[in-house]
Amino acid sequence: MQKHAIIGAGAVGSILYYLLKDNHEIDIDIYAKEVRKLYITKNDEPIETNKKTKILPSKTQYDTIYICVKATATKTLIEDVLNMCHDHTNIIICQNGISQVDLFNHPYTYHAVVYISGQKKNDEVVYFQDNTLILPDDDKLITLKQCTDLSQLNIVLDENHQEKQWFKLLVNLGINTITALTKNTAQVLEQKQIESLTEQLLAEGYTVARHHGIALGEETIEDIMAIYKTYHPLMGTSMYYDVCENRLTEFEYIQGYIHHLASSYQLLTPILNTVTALLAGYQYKRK
Ligand SMILES: NC(=O)C1=CN([C@@H]2O[C@H](COP(=O)(O)OP(=O)(O)OC[C@H]3O[C@@H](n4cnc5c(N)ncnc54)[C@H](OP(=O)(O)O)[C@@H]3O)[C@@H](O)[C@H]2O)C=CC1
Ligand SMILES: O=C(CO)[C@H](O)[C@H](O)COP(=O)(O)O
Repeated sequence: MQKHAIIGAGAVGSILYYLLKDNHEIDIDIYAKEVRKLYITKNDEPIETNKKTKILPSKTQYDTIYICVKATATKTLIEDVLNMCHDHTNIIICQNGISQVDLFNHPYTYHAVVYISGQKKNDEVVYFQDNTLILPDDDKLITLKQCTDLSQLNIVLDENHQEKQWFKLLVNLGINTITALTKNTAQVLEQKQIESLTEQLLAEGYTVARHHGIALGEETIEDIMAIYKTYHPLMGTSMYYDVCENRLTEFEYIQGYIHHLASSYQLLTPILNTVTALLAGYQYKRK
């Protein structure tokens, strides 16, 4: 029996629990800020989980720990997470944006490229679509993959993990920026002006990636625009939900990071500069 911990019972954490729960070879604990029951719905149907969350700190040690808090909250958890590790624990950081692996002084720490879509509103999580985590093709992760293959979670071990990370970074650069700044869901891409703006933003992000030595294929922008077409028109993004709820966003880990690289390579990225300034302005003096 494997022991897994999910830290953060928000959208991604709760959905991860749902995807793993029917595998009886895994014993799962899920940690939230308070003790409460998980409540998840999919296609307007409630998903039965009698799972109760736990709270940190914990003295239990786990074989795998999934970090499912926002990138902005990672630093506050490091000590608690390290205290829950044994020598061979895998720490899987399930976040968007630039990897925070280096924050953890633990050898088996990995950044997962997350293709899961959901929203936490109050204590309810709505599961929209997708069930995949892409991880590096590392022998250490084979047991985890074999064990999760018996569940609904799809773990992919990919030898081109860095490219996959950047591809997802660009996916989020486009859709998260556009949904957050228009305060509209994926349907906003049906508008031609917005579609064109998104393509131009992606083109700038693609140029930054190439200058940074990331070997993304020439069809990247087309592929990303095709992914957006698979989104339900009413699907939002984590950044959209954040601005709708007046919360701080993860822009520094997505747009801010790419913007920083563009500046350091002295690239001309007018749209990226504009959207990054607007997102920075959104949270200026906001708590
Ligand atoms: N939502 C999505 O569809 C996707 C999100 N992502 C990425 O996944 C990451 C998580 O996003 P998402 O699930 O949407 O975020 P949510 O805000 O829904 O969930 C984060 C959860 O972490 C909890 N939390 C924060 N600090 C602690 C703590 N100290 N102890 C326990 N729990 C804590 C929050 O509690 P509280 O609610 O009380 O604040 C919240 O429930 C982000 O990096 C996001 O960009 C990636 C792909 C898809
Ligand atoms: O990849 C996804 C779904 O497969 C994401 O949900 C999508 O890219 C929107 O962004 P966020 O991760 O911020 O919700």
